Amino acid sequence: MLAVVPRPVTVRVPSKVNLHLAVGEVRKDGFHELATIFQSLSLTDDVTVAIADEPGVEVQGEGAAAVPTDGANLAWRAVEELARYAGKDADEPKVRVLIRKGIPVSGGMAGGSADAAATLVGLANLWKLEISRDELGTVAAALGSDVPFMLHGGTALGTGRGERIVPVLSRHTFHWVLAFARGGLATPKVYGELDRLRGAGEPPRVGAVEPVLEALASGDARQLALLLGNDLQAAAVSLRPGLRRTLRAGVSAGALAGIVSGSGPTCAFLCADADDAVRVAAELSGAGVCRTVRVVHGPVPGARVVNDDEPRPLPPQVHA
Ligand SMILES: C[C@](O)(CO)[C@H](O)COP(=O)(O)OP(=O)(O)OC[C@H]1O[C@@H](n2ccc(N)nc2=O)[C@H](O)[C@@H]1O
Ligand SMILES: Nc1ncnc2c1ncn2[C@@H]1O[C@H](COP(=O)(O)OP(=O)(O)OP(=O)(O)O)[C@@H](O)[C@H]1O
Repeated sequence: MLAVVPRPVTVRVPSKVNLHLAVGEVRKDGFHELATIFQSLSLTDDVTVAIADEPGVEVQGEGAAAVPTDGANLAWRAVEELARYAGKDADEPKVRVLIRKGIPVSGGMAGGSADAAATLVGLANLWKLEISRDELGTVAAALGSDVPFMLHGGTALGTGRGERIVPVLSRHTFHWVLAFARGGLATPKVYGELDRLRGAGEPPRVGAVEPVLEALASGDARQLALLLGNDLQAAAVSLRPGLRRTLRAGVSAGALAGIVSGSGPTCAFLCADADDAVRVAAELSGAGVCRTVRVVHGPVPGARVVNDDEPRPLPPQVHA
């Protein structure tokens, strides 16, 4: 009897911005205790998983040259982790992963975590695993703090080291402009810089999370803009002082507010509506303060299977 080889599965996965990122103390395991509100954005990666005789990872698109294709790729670690969980051969899973990147590498938008989450969803489908979203979430948390949210998508509160996720009521689509930087920032280095700054003085800390939740529930972009906050911003700016100019330029261009996304160096600008976002992007792209500008919106769904012929919505791109 001929074995039927399952068709490749493609998963689309969003990026994220932290609307609120409160960084607490360092724990014994080296991670910081967090209270954060994630929002998924329409800037996506596509990940295709297929059964193959030659296992491995291939990466195309935005920043592909900087992404490892060996066992260090977070998507490959997801293959190994899920194979182990499902009792498959974790030393030699016969799987090929193709990553088409739209999310900037080391940009503070959880690109690697997104690919890991997408791989888990793709493989669960390819291998026809009887596995719940909660179980996938447990495997995701073992891969990285941001991975569970990338499965989830939408708008959510993350606690613990960021891996414990509960959905947040958000009534509105928010419009953002993203400013990609030249080069990335390594997440551990940014947390380390925050520890250093806190050892030497008192860098700003974000306020309470409740008003942010209220602004999200009411869908008021202007109110939300006043409340955006990221404890890692001072550290990212300390490592990349040029980000100060980028943040100022976005607001001068008409954004309601600007923030460093996660550990940076991407800056995210909240705009009043979709038309404003296009106007801000055009002006920001001429200001010479970043590499590329994109217009996106959020929240959007987390990692989900798509038809291979479903066109990939590439956010408008403006080269600075
Ligand atoms: C900056 C954020 O993107 C905000 O959502 C995340 O906190 C980073 O999440 P991530 O990239 O999935 O991070 P992980 O792969 O879990 O950890 C990478 C490194 O970041 C630092 N890290 C991360 C999360 C956390 N709560 N505390 C930390 O100190 C640690 O040095 C850790 O070794
Ligand atoms: N699939 C992947 N895509 C991108 N980077 C990857 C991937 N796998 C491993 N990496 C490596 O992980 C590092 C961080 O990549 P990533 O793009 O996830 O950063 P980030 O978006 O700043 O992360 P976060 O926002 O979660 O802190 C880079 O050094 C990159 O080489």
